[in-house]
Amino acid sequence: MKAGRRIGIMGGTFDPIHNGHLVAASEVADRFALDEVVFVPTGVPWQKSDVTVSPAEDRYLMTVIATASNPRFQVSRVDVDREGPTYTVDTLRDLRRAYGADAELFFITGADALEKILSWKDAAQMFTLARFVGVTRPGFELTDDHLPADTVSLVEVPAMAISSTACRDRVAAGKPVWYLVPDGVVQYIAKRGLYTPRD
Ligand SMILES: Nc1ncnc2c1ncn2[C@@H]1O[C@H](COP(=O)(O)OP(=O)(O)OP(=O)(O)O)[C@@H](O)[C@H]1O
Ligand SMILES: O=C(O)c1ccc[n+]([C@@H]2O[C@H](COP(=O)([O-])O)[C@@H](O)[C@H]2O)c1
Repeated sequence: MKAGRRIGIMGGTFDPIHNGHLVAASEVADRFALDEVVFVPTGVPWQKSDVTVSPAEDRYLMTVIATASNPRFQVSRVDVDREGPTYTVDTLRDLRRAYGADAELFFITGADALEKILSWKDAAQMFTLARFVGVTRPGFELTDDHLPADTVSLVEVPAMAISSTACRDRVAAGKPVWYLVPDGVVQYIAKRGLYTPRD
């Protein structure tokens, strides 16, 4: 693996990955002159234990399909392959090992995730392992008032009023998700029958 590079990390459940995730990653990559952005699908997203989450392999494959056309976008299996609940503190340790001590890591979160970040496991330690970048998301206020000074950088990204929940609901209702998610992801959802209620 390469060392000394500027690496963005876009963690998410990606059930499914949508254009809001991709635009956020692209914008932060441009803003911070990142060499690459690694998308990291969660294994077991413990703060989503109240919702049914698709199998990790489906979410991983959709992420691969969605990012395949961008040479600077990569996908990591570190969270999918780790046993137990997914904690970002573990993600960052694993990626630090993979990219080397010289790499600069930038963990990207939307405004909604940033709101709850102090509830994440070992949050104080986590902040020492990477720089954090909070991005705007329609419907949420982007603020770092609840965080220690200089913990995160806040970045405005093009507003994409898309959520995975809305994509799942649209598929379940027989509505299209073309142009909300990449074309290959539309086709993967249909091929695997994801989000379609079964009798
Ligand atoms: N439209 C968006 N604009 C900016 N950031 C986003 C957007 N959608 C998701 N994100 C961010 O991407 C990361 C991963 O999000 P996640 O995979 O949970 O998608 P989601 O759309 O929030 O899913 P769900 O609706 O299932 O909760 C989080 O940091 C989240 O804040
Ligand atoms: O570390 C934690 O405790 C933690 C708690 C909730 C979410 N996260 C991370 O935040 C990212 C977005 O998660 P989610 O659940 O909004 O899809 C993803 O990388 C998760 O692993 C991390």
